[in-house]
Amino acid sequence: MFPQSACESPPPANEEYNVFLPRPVRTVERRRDAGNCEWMGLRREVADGRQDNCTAEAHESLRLTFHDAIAISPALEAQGKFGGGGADGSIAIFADIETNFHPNIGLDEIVELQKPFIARHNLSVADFIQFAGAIGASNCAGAPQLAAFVGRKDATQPAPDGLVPEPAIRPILTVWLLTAHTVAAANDVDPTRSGLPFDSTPELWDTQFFVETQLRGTLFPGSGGNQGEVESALPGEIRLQSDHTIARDSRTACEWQSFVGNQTKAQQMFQFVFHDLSILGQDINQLVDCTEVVPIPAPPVGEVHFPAGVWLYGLEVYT
Ligand code: HEM
Ligand SMILES: [Ca+2]
Repeated sequence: MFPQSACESPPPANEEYNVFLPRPVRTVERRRDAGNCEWMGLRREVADGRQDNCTAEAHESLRLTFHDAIAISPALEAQGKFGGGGADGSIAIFADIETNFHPNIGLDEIVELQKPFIARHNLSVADFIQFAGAIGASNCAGAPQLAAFVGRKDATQPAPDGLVPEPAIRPILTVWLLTAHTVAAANDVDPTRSGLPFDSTPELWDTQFFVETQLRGTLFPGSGGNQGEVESALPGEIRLQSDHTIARDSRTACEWQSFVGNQTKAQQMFQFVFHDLSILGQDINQLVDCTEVVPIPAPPVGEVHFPAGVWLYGLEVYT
């Protein structure tokens, strides 16, 4: 049903693909210490009454994990400069500085919302941010169970500007990470509209995002002409220039298409990259794995589909 013809031949056997594909969920030896997971109370506080409730706050908490963790640059360190501490909570600890970086626009709100939770609990800020993202995702039907480590060291200085998103990320990895945009909306890209989703099911961790970003863009849902935005295929849906380009770039298009209808892949690959992302800059041997306290969400509702009445390659597709 979904066109994959350009991708039928196996990917080139270069390092890029060999390193990452196919890759099951990582099974590292994990330190387990039930005593250290007593902050299950926190899980109940954050999650209770909000199960299956994939809200804007859940989305924003997930986005925050990325913007804290990705700000780490081995290249800067190699030049003898501070390159950021990765998943070290700096985005909240130094919120006055980091939420003013352009890619972090709008994150000041979720940082504010999380503050009282952080104050009430005995977790580092860095741990809380990643934990809240894992719990946020677990409120979305179809999401994978994301890693929850405890014991991160908090930042003592802010990350430098210019690291989000990290340009050195491998192209394939970027596709896996962008699965998160299946439960996402933009509040600040179009100044005239907020809450514009990236796919028609922002409350479900499904593969609709990978279908809809491939359709020909024909409209702006709001004002249009905004930096970082291109035309989307559906009314009320916004498309990021970056998602549009990565869906089409020859280095990533096949990987993008391979997610369509592959719910297992959409869960496993994100679970894998989130694990690594969430401990960037930290020593995994110093952390305790409390993933077991993260709820496993229900499967997504419905099947992947072409939106009704969409024109594809000159044919109108009905669902
Ligand atoms: C190429 C890298 C990426 C770019 C350029 C990008 C860009 C954006 C932009 C512009 C927004 C809209 C923000 C707003 O206006 O409110 C957004 C939202 C979001 N992003 Fe990304 N993103 C990237 C990678 C990621 C990754 C790796 C994650 C994984 C955690 C992620 C998770 C989210 C989520 C969950 C939202 C929705 C937030 C909400 O609904 O308020 N993004 N992203
Ligand atoms: Ca979705």
